[in-house]
Amino acid sequence: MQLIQYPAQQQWAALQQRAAAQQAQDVEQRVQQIFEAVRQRGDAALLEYAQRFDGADLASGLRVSPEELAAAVTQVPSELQTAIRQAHANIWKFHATQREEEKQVETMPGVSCWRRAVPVQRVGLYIPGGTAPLFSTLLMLGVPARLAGCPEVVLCTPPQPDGSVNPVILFTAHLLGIDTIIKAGGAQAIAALSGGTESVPGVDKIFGPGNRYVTAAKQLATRYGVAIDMPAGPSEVLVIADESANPVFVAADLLSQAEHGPDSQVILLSDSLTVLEQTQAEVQRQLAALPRAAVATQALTESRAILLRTPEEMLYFSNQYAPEHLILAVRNPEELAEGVTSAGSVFLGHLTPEAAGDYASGTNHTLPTNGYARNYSGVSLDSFFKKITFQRITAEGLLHVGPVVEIMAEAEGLQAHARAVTLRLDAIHSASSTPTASARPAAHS
Ligand SMILES: NC(=O)c1ccc[n+]([C@@H]2O[C@H](COP(=O)([O-])OP(=O)(O)OC[C@H]3O[C@@H](n4cnc5c(N)ncnc54)[C@H](O)[C@@H]3O)[C@@H](O)[C@H]2O)c1
Ligand SMILES: N[C@H](CO)Cc1c[nH]c[nH+]1
Ligand SMILES: [Zn+2]
Repeated sequence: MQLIQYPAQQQWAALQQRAAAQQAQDVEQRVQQIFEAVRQRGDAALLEYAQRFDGADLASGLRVSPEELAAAVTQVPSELQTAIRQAHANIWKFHATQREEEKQVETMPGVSCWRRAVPVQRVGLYIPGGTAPLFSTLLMLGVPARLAGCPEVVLCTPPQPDGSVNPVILFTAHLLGIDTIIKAGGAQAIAALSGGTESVPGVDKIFGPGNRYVTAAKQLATRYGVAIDMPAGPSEVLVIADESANPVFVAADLLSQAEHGPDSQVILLSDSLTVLEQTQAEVQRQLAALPRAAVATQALTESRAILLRTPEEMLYFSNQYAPEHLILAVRNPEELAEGVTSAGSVFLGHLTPEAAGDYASGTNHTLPTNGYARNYSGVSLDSFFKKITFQRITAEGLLHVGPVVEIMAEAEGLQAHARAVTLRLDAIHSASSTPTASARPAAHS
């Protein structure tokens, strides 16, 4: 982790670069090839990629069978089952508050408009499994999908080398009532979800984080008419620490994201050189004891500890970087939080580890990375809905809004639009001036 002291503003853009950006073109080409293969050869291509990238022989098929699901559920220790149920409850509680009531408004007398949230009908959930089986991600996607009432939910996750799916992922799927589970990972899983294959149903929207192949594939999927939640790639955290921060806690938070993958990135900003130096030393000390030390060490090569002058300067840097996670390890975090304009999720104070949000506090951990927090939100209940607008206009309403439409349509040179109103207004006027008006219901609402 490089230490940089008081960098000039012209240097900031370079310091805010993500490591993953450098290999983007190579990844895109590879993903394009995988997409073409899956779209042309369906299951056969998925089986080949499972062999090549996951070392798995899926001769018994791409789908998890009911027997496999039932057997896996019994393999999860009861302590872990209890923890998953508690996390499920907290995530459910937080996401349930995001439900919106349908509101109807009369914009003019007789002109009623309303909006209804309708669940996306077929959703695909990608659960990473390359180096760690992220069953917590299944909670983050499955809970809002269930709360929204999406009728069809398809889960894709990479197979283990023995051709099975991690039992904890299967237990979590069972808890959520998801039974369409496909043994496919990486770009090939996203390609399959975007067009369907013999074994994989195509979906309308794909959710979930993943490595750079998965993220690039999701972006490619949008060209095939499939929506995505957002680009949620390699994990990141930015910590703003003042002299009140505990270097031991800060180091642990940095490592908790560095251990996700070699292309994860962690940034530490402080106005205290002592905090930076002590945290760096602590990172090295804690790193030595981590089973994923090699992964974290690689992530740390593209990570930075930066000395800046003031809290305002640190906040400005952070908003420009737009981190996936932002930790405010400062004396008055609420005050600083007011100024946050770009971040996926924010963690306030010395006792709020980012890991709490990763697993169990209730917020969603599927968040925009790579600077996309500037323009995307993380996954929420809303992500699983489409908002459809409705309206109904009465005769009174058309008398009010009709002339507005006519004049605007004419000004745009769109006579047919104007006529759609004028013909009805004529009917209303002639109905109201004819004694037999009741014989012509079409003229009324
Ligand atoms: N942003 C978020 O919200 C969020 C949440 C959780 C995890 N993550 C990130 O998800 C990622 C998980 O990555 P992972 O690798 O462990 O699992 P993954 O499931 O995303 O990827 C594994 C798959 O990648 C494919 N792959 C691997 N090497 C390849 C190659 N050379 N060419 C083509 N395809 C290849 C394989 O098909 C494999 O099945 C991490 O980067 C982590 O930081 C992000
Ligand atoms: N930190 C990840 C999101 O970037 C989510 C996660 C899952 N498990 C542990 N962490
Ligand atoms: Zn994490």
